Amino acid sequence: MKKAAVLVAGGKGTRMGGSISKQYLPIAGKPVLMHTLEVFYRVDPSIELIVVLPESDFELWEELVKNHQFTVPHHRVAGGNSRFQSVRNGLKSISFDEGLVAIHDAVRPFVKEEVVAASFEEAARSGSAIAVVALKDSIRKLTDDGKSFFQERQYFRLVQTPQTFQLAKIRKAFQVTELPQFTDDATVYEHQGWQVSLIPGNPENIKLTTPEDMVYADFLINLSKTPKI
Ligand SMILES: Nc1ccn([C@@H]2O[C@H](COP(=O)(O)OP(=O)(O)OP(=O)(O)O)[C@@H](O)[C@H]2O)c(=O)n1
Ligand SMILES: C[C@](O)(CO)[C@H](O)COP(=O)(O)O
Repeated sequence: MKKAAVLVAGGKGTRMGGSISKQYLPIAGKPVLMHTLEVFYRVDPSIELIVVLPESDFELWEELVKNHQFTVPHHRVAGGNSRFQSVRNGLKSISFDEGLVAIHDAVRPFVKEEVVAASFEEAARSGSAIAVVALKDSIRKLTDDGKSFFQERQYFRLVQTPQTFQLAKIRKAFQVTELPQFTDDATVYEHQGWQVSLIPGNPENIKLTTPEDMVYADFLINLSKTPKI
């Protein structure tokens, strides 16, 4: 079955701050987005890789590709004003109609190859695969009148990407008006009345969001280079 991956990197990284958007920040000297592309390429070099970028960053990206002699083949697509719109643009640009697509935040470079591979397998089987992890902390629900209540954490999961789907179904799901609850792709799919399948993600697959996440990213990359005893 044909496979594609849409890596969304169309955001501005306002919570990270700084003059360079987080998708281009270096980890071990290489931009975040290149690390993420390499994971998908290692899983299967035949995956059609789509990178969604702000149009105003196209030149910067070409420059980075040249300077880093980056050779992983990919197509570049212009993003939109929201993650939803960026995903929709990415989905439209895929060159085939029948197959699977993994949608992934480009700023999650620590996704494990095993998780990407498992997401394609589950989506081939059931139509969708959403990577999630269990909570480690206790959780409480807040009410509008300032109270809080215990919640049974075994009934909750933290949602990551990749979120992988049969291409025709997720393309159809994205042909709707954007709604506030569309914080990810699973919510867009569910809006059609379809159930999503969950698969185990990997805990270190964090979304690089605030400056302390870059300290953790450096730690993780150094850890991966430490020889195992
Ligand atoms: N218009 C947008 C907004 C977000 N994204 C992408 O969606 C992913 C998750 O979004 P988030 O972490 O919120 O990134 P930003 O929008 O860049 O961050 P912030 O909200 O801090 O500005 C990121 O890979 C981001 O580049 C996108 O492709 N297009
Ligand atoms: C898609 C996502 O990464 C799943 O956890 C998340 O919903 C993105 O949220 P953001 O508000 O765009 O950072």
